[in-house]
Amino acid sequence: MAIHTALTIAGTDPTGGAGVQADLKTFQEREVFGMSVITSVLAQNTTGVQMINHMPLDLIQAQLDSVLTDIPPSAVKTGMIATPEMMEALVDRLQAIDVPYICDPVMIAKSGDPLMDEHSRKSLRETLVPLATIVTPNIPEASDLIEMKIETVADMEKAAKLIVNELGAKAAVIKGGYRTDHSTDVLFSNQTMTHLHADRTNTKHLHGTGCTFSAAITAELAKGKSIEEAVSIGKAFITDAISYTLNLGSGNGPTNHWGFRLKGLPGK
Ligand SMILES: Nc1ncnc2c1ncn2[C@@H]1O[C@H](COP(=O)(O)OP(=O)(O)O)[C@@H](O)[C@H]1O
Ligand SMILES: Cc1ncc(COP(=O)(O)O)c(N)n1
Repeated sequence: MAIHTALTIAGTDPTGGAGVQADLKTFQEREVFGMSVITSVLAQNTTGVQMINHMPLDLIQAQLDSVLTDIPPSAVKTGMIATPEMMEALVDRLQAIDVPYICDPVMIAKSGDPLMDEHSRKSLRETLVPLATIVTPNIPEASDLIEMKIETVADMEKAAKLIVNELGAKAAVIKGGYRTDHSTDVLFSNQTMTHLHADRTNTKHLHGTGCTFSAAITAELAKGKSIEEAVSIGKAFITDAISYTLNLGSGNGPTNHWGFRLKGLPGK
């Protein structure tokens, strides 16, 4: 049996709903061997972010080298990369590995706490986004990347196109989680626009949805799936993770990473 491996480079969430912890759980659920490089350690929970400590650049690079020189990943994703220096420290290594790379441009947590400072946003456009096989911004992140207001699905389509044609990513998914009317995501890949529809779950438990979605896509790309197939499986995975809510925490709780396994069972 072929063993597929996936690497996440991201920040942490001790409550397990977002960041590296959500990515590793998702890789495991998709039967891909998960590995992680930690960029920042956060004290956060379902109510917000309490403290952030960035790892030294040489430690980030050393973690990455430990992985790359021993167990090559079949796909890589980045999440919270908080400073321009961290982005620059990753560029050479990401350029050198010839596997799919998913860039989730994490800027602000659902709680509203900033996970990246203002001047990092420009660096993200110039360093990581052009290297990406798929960029997966939510609506505010996409607005920031291409400096345009996004209100309608047509705006989401325009943004996805610009991220590919102007910023140089191979494909882009604009996630619709910030909308209140529906949860349609827009994928632009191979010069083709696809809409990914899903029922909207009325819940406040949406902590780590973006991390989980992009990790599921990464896992499928690690198995050799096409961009279109991987995004479609990722969308089904996150939809179930949201709808089979766990109701954990006193604030905005995590998703259910084993939700897709419950499909067809009583309770849905
Ligand atoms: N209430 C919801 N019901 C169903 N799907 C949702 C809901 N909220 C977000 N999603 C989906 O979750 C995924 C992550 O989107 P989003 O929450 O916008 O990302 P982020 O965590 O980066 O802000 C997308 O596929 C989005 O459509
Ligand atoms: C380390 C880390 N990375 C990413 C997010 C964003 O998660 P979300 O916006 O989906 O709550 C987070 N809260 N923490």
